[in-house]
Amino acid sequence: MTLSPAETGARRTVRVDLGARGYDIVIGDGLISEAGARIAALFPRARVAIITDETVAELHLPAFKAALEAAGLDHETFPVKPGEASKSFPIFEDLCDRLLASRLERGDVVAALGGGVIGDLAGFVAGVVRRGMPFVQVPTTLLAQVDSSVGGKTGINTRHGKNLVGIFNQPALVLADTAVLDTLSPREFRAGYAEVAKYGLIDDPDFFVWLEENWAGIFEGAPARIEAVAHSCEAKARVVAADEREGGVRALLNLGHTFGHALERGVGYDGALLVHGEGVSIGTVLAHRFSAEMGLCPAEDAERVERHLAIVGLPTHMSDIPGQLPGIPELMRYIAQDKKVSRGALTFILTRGIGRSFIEKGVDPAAVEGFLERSGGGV
Ligand SMILES: NC(=O)c1ccc[n+]([C@@H]2O[C@H](COP(=O)([O-])OP(=O)(O)OC[C@H]3O[C@@H](n4cnc5c(N)ncnc54)[C@H](O)[C@@H]3O)[C@@H](O)[C@H]2O)c1
Ligand SMILES: O=C(O)C(=O)C[C@@H](O)[C@H](O)[C@H](O)COP(=O)(O)O
Ligand SMILES: [Zn+2]
Repeated sequence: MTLSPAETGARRTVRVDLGARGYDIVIGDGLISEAGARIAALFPRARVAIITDETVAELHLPAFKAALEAAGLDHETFPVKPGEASKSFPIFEDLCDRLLASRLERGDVVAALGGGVIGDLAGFVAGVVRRGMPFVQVPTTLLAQVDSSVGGKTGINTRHGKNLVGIFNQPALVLADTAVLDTLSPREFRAGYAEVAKYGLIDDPDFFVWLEENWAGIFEGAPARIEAVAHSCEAKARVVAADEREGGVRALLNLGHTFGHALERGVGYDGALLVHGEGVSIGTVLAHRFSAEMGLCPAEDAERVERHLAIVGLPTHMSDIPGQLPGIPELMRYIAQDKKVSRGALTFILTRGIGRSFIEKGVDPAAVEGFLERSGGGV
């Protein structure tokens, strides 16, 4: 496979082409030190509301603040607790309240410094406080750098299911400092890798082969890591530019998510049991096995996907989740809340093989239920 050539210098830039709302994703080691200058270039003299979590604040906030100060940007920090539980109504309300209590104005800027939880939450807050403030994404997890910081899906979870309240709200800029991934736990790095593999499995079999050969290098660092982040962002930027609000092809980015989201809701969004990328890993294997069971996809391809995700250390079966899952009727209720449901019918991302995913509308719930039973769910 030919990956796009590195740009001169240590920075890669991917453009999300959405006309007047288009933006750059800048990728590279040490980028946080340039964050102030890059934000000031777009928002001169703005005050920066930094939304972050306490873990990221401890590790990377000093460098981010120093960069803002060097560019003459005033700032205020709004920390939340780390973890999926922060993508909730109470934390959303509290953050809106804290921003309104500060001196921030509509022309100031929100910076989401953290993983996907922070990006989704901060993007939602930025989209509604004072009817909308601009925001920039400064993703600090692999998952956020390759996926959640790009494309403008923002929101929170509810007791009915994942991401069920939110808005499409594109950032003005994404700054992905790949060096900050050095402090990420191996478990969280692996979780992000599930979304990297997803791009290969959707429509890029050469990328999947490259991942099979290079995954260890991505875990080690540059240059494979930067290559994987940039390639993933290029893939996501293409899909988002073609279908910003998921009227069609964007649904492919949901490969593995119908099962995965139901499992995340099933464990009560408890990251000790299952984090998003792990749910995606299990969900992706299930989507391939479900496709194979229906005769759509060669069984060897499903096995190959499972083998690869397992080799990097990701969970691939529902039985890999510690603790007890809810029963299948409850999982089916969460699946029925999936945002791809149309006129009451389930939509799944299924596959004809590696890199040959497609959108299947009107999937029979009884077939899904039977498949989950045979796959050991809800026991
Ligand atoms: N909007 C989208 O398009 C989209 C796409 C994919 C996922 N998501 C959402 O993203 C969320 C998952 O994101 P995530 O996996 O980044 O989880 P996360 O934001 O919870 O981060 C994972 C953990 O890593 C810690 N962390 C973050 N950066 C760190 C660093 N550099 N060093 C050390 N620790 C660090 C965090 O404190 C947290 O404990 C889910 O809510 C999911 O639904 C959204
Ligand atoms: O950007 C998208 O579109 C995606 O589906 C990316 C997913 O990885 C991500 O988890 C997203 O938040 C899921 O979207 P949802 O609409 O199913 O909540
Ligand atoms: Zn995802």
